[in-house]
Parts: sequence; C-alpha cells; structure tokens
Amino acid sequence: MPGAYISPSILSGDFADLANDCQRILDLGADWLHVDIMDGHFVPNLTLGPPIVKSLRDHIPKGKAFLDCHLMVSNPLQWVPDMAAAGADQYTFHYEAAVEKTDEVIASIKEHGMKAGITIKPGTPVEVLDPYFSKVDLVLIMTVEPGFGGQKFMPEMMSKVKYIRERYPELNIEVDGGLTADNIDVATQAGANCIVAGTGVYKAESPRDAIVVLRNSVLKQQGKL
Ligand SMILES: O=C(CO)[C@H](O)[C@H](O)COP(=O)(O)O
Ligand SMILES: [Fe+2]
Repeated sequence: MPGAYISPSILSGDFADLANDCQRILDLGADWLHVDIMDGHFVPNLTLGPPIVKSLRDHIPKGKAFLDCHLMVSNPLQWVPDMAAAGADQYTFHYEAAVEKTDEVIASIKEHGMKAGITIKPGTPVEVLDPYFSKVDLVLIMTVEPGFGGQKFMPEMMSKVKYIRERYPELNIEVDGGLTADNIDVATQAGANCIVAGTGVYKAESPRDAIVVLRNSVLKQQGKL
C-alpha cells in the first residue's frame, strides 16, 4: 500500500521569503513541498524555475524536504538536467507537452536520478496513460485547469483516479487543484494518496490542522486509522 503524502503548493507561499516559508510548512507537518513551475507558454502564467529551486535546495538540503516538482512547461525534456542539478526530487511533466516523446522524458528523468511523474489536464482522457503506469513513480490527476492556484476542485476527475487505483494498488496517485478539508474525502475514497493543497493549507485557519485532516483522510481510506 502506498504512503500518505501531503504536498502543500508553495504557489500560495511567500516567494520573497521562500526558504523560511517552506521550513515553516515542513515544521507544520508537510510531507513534501509541491513546486509549481510554469513557463508562460504551456499555461498562461509564469512562476519560477531551476535557479529558485536551487536556492531553496541550498537552504533545505536533500533528505530534509522532498521537492515534488510539477512542470507546466511546453518542453519537459529541456528542463530535466537543470532541475536535477538544482536538486529536485521528483519531476512530474504533462503528457500533453510530450505526446511524441513520453518514453524519452521518463527515461531522462530517471537517468538524472529523479522520481518520474506524469500528469494530465482535466480534458485529457486517463486511458492515454495506459502505456506509462508501470514506468512512472507517480501519476498526477489535475483537478483544476493548470495555471493558477485558488480554483475550484473538479470532482468529476475522480473517475480517472478510480480507473488507475483499480489497476495499480501500489502506485502513487496525486491530485492537485482545489483540495481542502471539505472535499478531501472524495479524492481519497477514489484512491488518491498524494495530496497537493495550496489554498487549502496556506489559507486555512490552522495550516497544521489542515495538513492533519488531509493526511488522516488518506490513512482512513487505507485502513491505517
Ligand atoms: O498546479 C497547480 C495549478 O496549476 C497548483 O499546484 C494548484 O492549483 C494548487 O493550488 P490550490 O490548492 O490553491 O488549487
Ligand atoms: Fe501543481
């Protein structure tokens, strides 16, 4: 059975005080840090890139934080070496940006010593990932249109999560977009075990409690609580 991983999206954090902000979220109980990298081309927003990931890594060394990086970029192959050198732990790329080169991107990520994740936008059918489930470490099902934090969770994406979980009981399945303490059970009942939450953690009255609620929902579905 896969673990329970809560991955607050630092998109909702303070980019001008990133290291302290990330350390605070880790101290509050986060398992991973979700790093949203947007290139202004694959999605209509710009965030950060390898130099900032490297700076963050310099402050929080490997082993002290798992950097769960979500690449919303048009050329995922291009950024693999730089992200590995910057200290990323996991590199999740969009299938839509790599249709012709999916196997090549997965191989490159692994060759560079990172965990490989693949993700699809809400409009992409889950079956396109059939050839890749056994080749990746994680599948991310987007529950909002990628590009911005603070959007509304799309429960209709849960059929994709169920489809994967029925076939792959051990695979890490992540959900990303609009997850909060109020809708988390829908996602964990479908089989999600890696939970990204930006607004749902950072804007919660108690981020610490929000992380506990998210994790307990995963653990409960796994019969561990
Ligand atoms: O990938 C993303 C957006 O493209 C973010 O990870 C996601 O939106 C998290 O923020 P929130 O929990 O506020 O929706
Ligand atoms: Fe994300």
